[in-house]
Amino acid sequence: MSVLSLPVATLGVPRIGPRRELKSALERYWSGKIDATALQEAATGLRAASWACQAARGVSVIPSNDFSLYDHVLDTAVMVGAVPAIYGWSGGAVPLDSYFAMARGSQGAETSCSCGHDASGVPALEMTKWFDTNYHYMVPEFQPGQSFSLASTKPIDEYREAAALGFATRPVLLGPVSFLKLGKSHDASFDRLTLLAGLMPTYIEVLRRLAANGAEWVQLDEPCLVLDLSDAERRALREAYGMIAYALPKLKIMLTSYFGGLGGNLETALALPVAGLHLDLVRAPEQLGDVLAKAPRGLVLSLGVIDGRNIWRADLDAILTRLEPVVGRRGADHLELAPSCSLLHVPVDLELETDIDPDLKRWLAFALQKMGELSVLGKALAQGRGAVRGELDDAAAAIASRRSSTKVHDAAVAARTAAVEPWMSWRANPYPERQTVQREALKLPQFPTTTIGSFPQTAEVRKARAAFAKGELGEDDYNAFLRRETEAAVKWQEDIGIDVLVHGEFERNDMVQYFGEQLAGYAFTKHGWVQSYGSRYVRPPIIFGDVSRPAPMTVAWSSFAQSLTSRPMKGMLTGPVTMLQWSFVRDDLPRAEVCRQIALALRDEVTDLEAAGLKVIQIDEPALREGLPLRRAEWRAYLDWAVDCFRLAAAGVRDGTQIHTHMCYAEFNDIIDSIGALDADVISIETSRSKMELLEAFALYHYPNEIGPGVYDIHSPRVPTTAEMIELLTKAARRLSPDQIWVNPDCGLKTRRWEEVRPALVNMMEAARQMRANRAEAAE
Ligand SMILES: CN1c2c(nc(N)[nH]c2=O)NC[C@@H]1CNc1ccc(C(=O)N[C@@H](CCC(=O)N[C@@H](CCC(=O)N[C@@H](CCC(=O)O)C(=O)O)C(=O)O)C(=O)O)cc1
Ligand SMILES: N[C@@H](CCS)C(=O)O
Ligand SMILES: [Zn+2]
Repeated sequence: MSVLSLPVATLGVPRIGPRRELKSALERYWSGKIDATALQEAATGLRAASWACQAARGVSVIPSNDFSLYDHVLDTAVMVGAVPAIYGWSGGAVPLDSYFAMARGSQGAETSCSCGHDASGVPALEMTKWFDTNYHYMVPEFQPGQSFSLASTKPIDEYREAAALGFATRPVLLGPVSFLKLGKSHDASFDRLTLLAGLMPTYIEVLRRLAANGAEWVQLDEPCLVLDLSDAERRALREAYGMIAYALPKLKIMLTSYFGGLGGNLETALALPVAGLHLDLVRAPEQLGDVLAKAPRGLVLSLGVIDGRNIWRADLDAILTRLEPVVGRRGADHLELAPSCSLLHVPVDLELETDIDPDLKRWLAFALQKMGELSVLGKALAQGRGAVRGELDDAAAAIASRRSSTKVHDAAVAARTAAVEPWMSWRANPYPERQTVQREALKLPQFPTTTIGSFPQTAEVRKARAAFAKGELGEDDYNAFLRRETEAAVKWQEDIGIDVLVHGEFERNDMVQYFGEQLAGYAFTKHGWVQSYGSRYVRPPIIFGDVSRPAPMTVAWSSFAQSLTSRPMKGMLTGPVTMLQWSFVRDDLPRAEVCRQIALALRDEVTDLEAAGLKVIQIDEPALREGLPLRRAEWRAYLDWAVDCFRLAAAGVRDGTQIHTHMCYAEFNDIIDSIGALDADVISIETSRSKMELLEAFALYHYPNEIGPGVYDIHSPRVPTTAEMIELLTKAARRLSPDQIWVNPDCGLKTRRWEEVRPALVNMMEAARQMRANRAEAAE
């Protein structure tokens, strides 16, 4: 019997809804405007719409349990009852508010203890980056002897919910080995894999119930398969999947790897007793040959050929040319088509973009369009290209037009990057000489104080910007509003005595999008939201062509802010690596080359800020670490070009201009030499949650320049006390020279409210004053 299409899977789709419906439902629930039933109804509606939409777009292997109210790793922790004691769960189903307390913390009384959480409130679980994406997951906590039990039937409930609507889905679970590996334990020496044997019965119970309800296949995500795994980790994979196969011999497991190739883990993956294996053939196309040669005959291969991490329309003809021989060799009944990874990381629907340049729009594919591409490929591989001739011709014409478009290529940019010379990445003099000049120019006290850039993006600020975007507020009125906000922020900083001021970033929608909107070669969307964490989303700009800076981007706001004060004002820029990492990047040029173009555009901005009188300029690079390749062997090459691009952006200034950089969400131990090589005069980092542990790397490295270790955890609504901040600064002063230390929060304050920021920064100023007084006393 001839088939009409190869099976087409999505592996997972965006949860947020085409119009951010999940965000509004969550925020309304958190603010008490709707109850839990209404929140769950909104979620049910989103799931139903998503299943129907996938079916309509030709997806035949539809996932369930890919939806999450907040985060799928948190869902997994709750599913197996990995709920730390502070959340007060004592068995049974984990209540919704405990789930949200794990996600966001819960607000307690005003009084607080020195251990970092409110008297009756609880802190959130730690949050960290999901592999090399801009998605953040909640870090599960594990401890020796921990036991697990079924504490949420979400996967089964959602499977049944879909079935009731007529969709026979393939449920998705985060695999047990990746789950343990992604977690943390307070005792760093504890081997979390020792918990595997205790964890597996709960996983097996979930799988058993899914099977009992009719699931034929289950997708188990083991993204750890693309990392450098130890022998013990490979053994854990064998044990886990051996136990599943033994307990449920009839249940078919689709084991998914994504974000890279299996590399040295290929043999392990192929030896596991699973019915299917998903391969990321976008990041690692070269692995296909090896897999085809070694895979057992009956193994279903899921071919991840459509890019789940980027928004470019695929070259369908080229993919077919690669896949047709594979179908011939392996047979259509043992193949599936899929995106390289879940579609969680791309926006929902390109059709909502009505204002985007029509040429560019033709080159793009968001989640829904990618489903369409997979469906065309599925038909072409089953019935021949002729069955989808029109769609293939259209795709080919779009690819050809992108390749030859004058919008993409700018000879002046190419010439400028080609002319970059090594000396351009070097400041005129080494740091000790610059430090002398800067100290003379800035005359800052010991333990100088500053903040990271943004002040609260209040509802009023967002409303004004939305009204301006809709044309309901004129440009003059919008600018007058922003000037008033900036003036108030500058005046308040002066009042509380901050040494190096910021303008507050009120004019910015997002630290990347704001610059993307002003750079040539970049495009931006209206509805292209992607989940960053929980209910916080970003609209990554699209780098489609050679990048250049048609006009200064921040000089007007920074000079205006500087004109309001005699204290130094920090110019505030997003660095080249972060601009690259948090954008959708063109795939027709090496990333290093695109980054160099951005660095040159920023270099002009830096020197313009200097010429406009800004003596301190911060170039944020929070995504520098996130950009690290997942395999260690590739780190060096990345770090070399990433560091060089930062230096290229920064090094055009005179010795007396102080360059700051800022990084949050980062461990530094294994990249400290590269952090040092950035040669920023001052670096501010996130250290408050780790109680200054992250400073250890700087101390061991004898980091020579100045450092602002964060003393205020900006992810929490809690106001830190002066005493706590002094404790942190005292710890820092033991590890570093007190002359090196700046006093600042962990990160920008855009997500906080003024009611929290004001007292917190007043306390921070008092902490700095006391540190100075203690030093003066000690010197006497
Ligand atoms: C530092 N972080 C960032 C990351 N990535 C970025 N690209 N940017 C970052 O800052 N990655 C790591 C972390 C992740 N952290 C965050 C923190 C906060 C957010 C966040 O707050 N996102 C906002 C959206 C921000 C934005 O683009 N705002 C726009 C549009 C605002 C909006 O929705 N307007 C409404 C109307 C509002 C009204 O009428 O009141 C509308 O358009 O409908 C703006 O301010 O103009 C979020 O809401 O999720 C993200 C990542
Ligand atoms: N300057 C930015 C950095 C965030 S990582 C801010 O303050 O929001
Ligand atoms: Zn930050």
